[in-house]
Amino acid sequence: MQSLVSAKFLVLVGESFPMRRALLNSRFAWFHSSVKCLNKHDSLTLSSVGFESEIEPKITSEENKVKPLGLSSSEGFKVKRKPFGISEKKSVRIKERKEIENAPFAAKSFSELGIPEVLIERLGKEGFNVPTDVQSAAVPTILKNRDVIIQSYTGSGKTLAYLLPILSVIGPLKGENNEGGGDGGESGKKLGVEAVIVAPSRELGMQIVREFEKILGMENRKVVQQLVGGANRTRQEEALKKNKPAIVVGTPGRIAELSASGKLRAHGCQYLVLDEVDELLSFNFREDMHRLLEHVGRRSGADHNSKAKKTERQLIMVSATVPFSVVRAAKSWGSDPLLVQAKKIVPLETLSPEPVKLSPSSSSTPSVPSKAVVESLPPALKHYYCVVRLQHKVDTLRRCIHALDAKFVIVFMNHTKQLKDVVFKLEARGVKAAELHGDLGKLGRSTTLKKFKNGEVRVLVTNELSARGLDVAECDLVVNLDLPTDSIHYAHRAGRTGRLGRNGTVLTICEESEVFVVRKLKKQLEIPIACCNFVEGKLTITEEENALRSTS
Ligand SMILES: Nc1ncnc2c1ncn2[C@@H]1O[C@H](COP(=O)(O)OP(=O)(O)OP(=O)(O)O)[C@@H](O)[C@H]1O
Repeated sequence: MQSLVSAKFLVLVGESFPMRRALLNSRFAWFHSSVKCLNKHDSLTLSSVGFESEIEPKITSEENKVKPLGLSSSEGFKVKRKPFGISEKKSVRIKERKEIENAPFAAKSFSELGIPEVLIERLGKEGFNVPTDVQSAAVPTILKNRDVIIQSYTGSGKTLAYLLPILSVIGPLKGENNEGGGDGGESGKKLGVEAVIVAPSRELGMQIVREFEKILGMENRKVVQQLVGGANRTRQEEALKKNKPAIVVGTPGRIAELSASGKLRAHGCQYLVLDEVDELLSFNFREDMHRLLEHVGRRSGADHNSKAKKTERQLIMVSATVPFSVVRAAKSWGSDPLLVQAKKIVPLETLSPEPVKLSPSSSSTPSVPSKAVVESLPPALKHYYCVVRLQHKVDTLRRCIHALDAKFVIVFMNHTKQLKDVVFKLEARGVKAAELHGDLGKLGRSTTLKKFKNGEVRVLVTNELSARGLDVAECDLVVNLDLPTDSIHYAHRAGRTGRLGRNGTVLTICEESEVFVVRKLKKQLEIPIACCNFVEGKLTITEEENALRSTS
């Protein structure tokens, strides 16, 4: 049974929202009258996701202090929140409740999501006709100007989940009622970029650009510009000046650099997207991310409480793995953010940190809370491990590729030197292989990736660089030739296969002394990882004891 959503439920804007957002809301009102929503008999409602009580945003004086990127509480800096009166609180509570009830989970077509017709046509041309579950939940929520964390398993289409609402509002395909945007000022003249997308690696940055270009069409490709590290900075600066892109996609270091030098004007930016947010909030990116979060979409010197500050950005955080540190960071940097999952939308206020388990090997090292990663694995994946001696690892890899007749294989290792050796050995055995790692130049990396994607290279031997975001739809086998450091890394590596509902196999080839790590991964990820070996060209399930006996 389906029922039409009443349009009145969907007006959300309070005075505390920036004026531009208010305009956008009314501009999308047309969509809401046609949105269909499933009732509690066949879909998720507020109560079915365990959300019975009224939602009350708890803004404590403690939360007004910004914590440092959700990592520790010792070195934050402060951002003022918008004033929040009692009557506003009440109305937001009611609106928020209705809004969560009305998310069109599992939409059957993109037209249910409220994006402009021209975008739907482009999607159709690319063969995208039905939104994925996470897109159904995220697109309308972002269009309602909500700050969000999007969490869903690898390969479930999270990129389009934020790209579509952004292109609905800015750029040449936006809805006809969306005028200007960005740093428009009174004159409506654009002064800077309107959306900044940050990704932790060049490869992922370039992949996101390609996804934008796919939808925008080549004629509009100057609307989006990549600002990744390793590429020529002067050329990027010139392109920014000449093309005045509405959207930039890049790595934290390069975006922070260009923003600090004044070449990238991002204060008036409307959207800040952090893709692979848990990685971006890690120690490696800390300084650059501080700068970005402080400056992008925050007009300098503006009174944060004044209505004149129209350019309050919308914050969108994305990852398959969302540990509580990300939730904490979103609460600090966002405005009443929601956690958007494939079939569930909840306010962050309702989430609490999981109890931290202690690892058996050390009384002081906390192990990763499992729930953060359990939901990140595509359901159709098959997981195996194989116990061999170190000197037999490459041969086992080769036998596995032949046994499964795998066509697009990604092999993960931890050290560049050993990685090169493996490529050499595979090539010597007649398997077309190539290496991909940080020591290669930008050109070398993109050439290798191209060759892998077009099938010239069958086995891509790589390191953690490719574990996140890399989207090669046909990848049918992921092999851990070296163990991942923890379950989060296992999940991201594994997620390179089985994308968007396809089948995929993950094989971990380990030595006897490493078997305990596999057991731990099984437990933390709550998945079966079957012990196997390769006999007469076939993958055969075996008892762990037998496997251990044969290697000792
Ligand atoms: N609605 C759709 N219909 C068909 N294909 C889609 C749809 N949405 C996304 N895709 C395709 O699915 C693939 C995976 O999408 P995407 O890379 O966004 O996944 P992801 O969830 O971000 O994965 P990861 O967590 O590994 O980064 C891409 O090739 C994308 O073009």
